[in-house]
Amino acid sequence: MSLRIALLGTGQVGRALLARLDARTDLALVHVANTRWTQGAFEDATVVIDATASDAVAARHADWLGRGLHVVTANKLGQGADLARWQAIEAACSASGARYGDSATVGAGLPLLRSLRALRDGGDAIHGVAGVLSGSLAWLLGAYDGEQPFSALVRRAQAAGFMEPDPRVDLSGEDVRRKLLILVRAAGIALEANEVALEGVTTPRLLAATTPGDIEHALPSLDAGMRDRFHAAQARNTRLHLVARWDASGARVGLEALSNDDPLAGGQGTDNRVALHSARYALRPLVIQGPGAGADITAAALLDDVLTIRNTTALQRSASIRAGASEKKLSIDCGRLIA
Ligand SMILES: NC(=O)C1=CN([C@@H]2O[C@H](COP(=O)(O)OP(=O)(O)OC[C@H]3O[C@@H](n4cnc5c(N)ncnc54)[C@H](OP(=O)(O)O)[C@@H]3O)[C@@H](O)[C@H]2O)C=CC1
Ligand SMILES: N[C@@H](CC=O)C(=O)O
Repeated sequence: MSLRIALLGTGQVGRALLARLDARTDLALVHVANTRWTQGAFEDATVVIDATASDAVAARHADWLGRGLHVVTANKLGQGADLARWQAIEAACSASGARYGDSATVGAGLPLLRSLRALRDGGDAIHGVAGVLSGSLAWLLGAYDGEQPFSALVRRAQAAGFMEPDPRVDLSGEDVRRKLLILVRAAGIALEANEVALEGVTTPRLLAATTPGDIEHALPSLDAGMRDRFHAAQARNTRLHLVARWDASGARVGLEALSNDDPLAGGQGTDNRVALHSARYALRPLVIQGPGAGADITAAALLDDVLTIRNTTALQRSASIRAGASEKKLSIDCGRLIA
């Protein structure tokens, strides 16, 4: 049976997903909405795709899952906000059997959450996560040379589709805090959002801005401070990186001056680079690196999750039909095994 999709959000990611869905005849799009218009009937959907950055939409994830709707999301505010919301999502999936596709929320689909969960499923214990988790900040700090205004680069990153609808979510490190929370919680740790110390790239003027126009005008207030920090790092033969860390000593997100041979400094462009420390990878961490922002790779990750849900639910259906048909034989086999 083909999944019936409701897509919320037709911005950079939503549009890239629509282009991919256009090419597929095996998936039915039954509802599309943004803040300005709605098409089709949400009630007809069997899977909701959240391509918004809306807290109000993320607050509905657990409810939809509880009603048996699958949810696939690029929006990090489901699992990367309050602990209670993450717990409600977990509980709703267990109760209803509905699936939550979150590959796009960290690393824009890089196999990060998947690898971490595979380690846990195999009995490994995750001890630490460290990495560059912001595609936009990786790009900005990699391209910045201390000469051109940092704010001009921010505008280029916005135009390229790397940044959040409100660029302060990236610049402040909040986007990375959400990703770190998603990773650490997937590792089985009930980390509260306020347990992550945060130090990003902001100014009081930028933080005080209330409209998109004010934010745009306040961006140059970043320039002098960033120039000073860049040159201070350069004088020590290092470069600035926005780094997230969680380990036994706590969780933090902040600008760090790393030398070029630092294991976390190896990426290019929008690359995310994440080291997973575990019982199995105690001596040297498992490192995963690759592009971590961009509308098209994010849309690809959303589609991957939809197809995984379709394939696994189809498999479960056919397994339960087979189990029903051969119930007697299975119980005899089990009896033999136990004996
Ligand atoms: N860009 C990237 O590289 C990545 C983005 N993401 C995540 O993807 C999500 C979308 O990002 P992006 O496409 O760049 O953002 P955009 O701002 O381009 O698009 C957001 C869309 O959401 C819509 N929207 C907002 N609130 C609602 C609502 N309540 N109901 C329905 N639609 C709503 C907006 O409507 P309207 O058009 O009317 O304003 C808009 O179409 C974000 O959560 C982001 O964190 C994740 C990984 C990578
Ligand atoms: N704004 C985000 C996009 C992906 O999540 C980033 O810069 O990494």
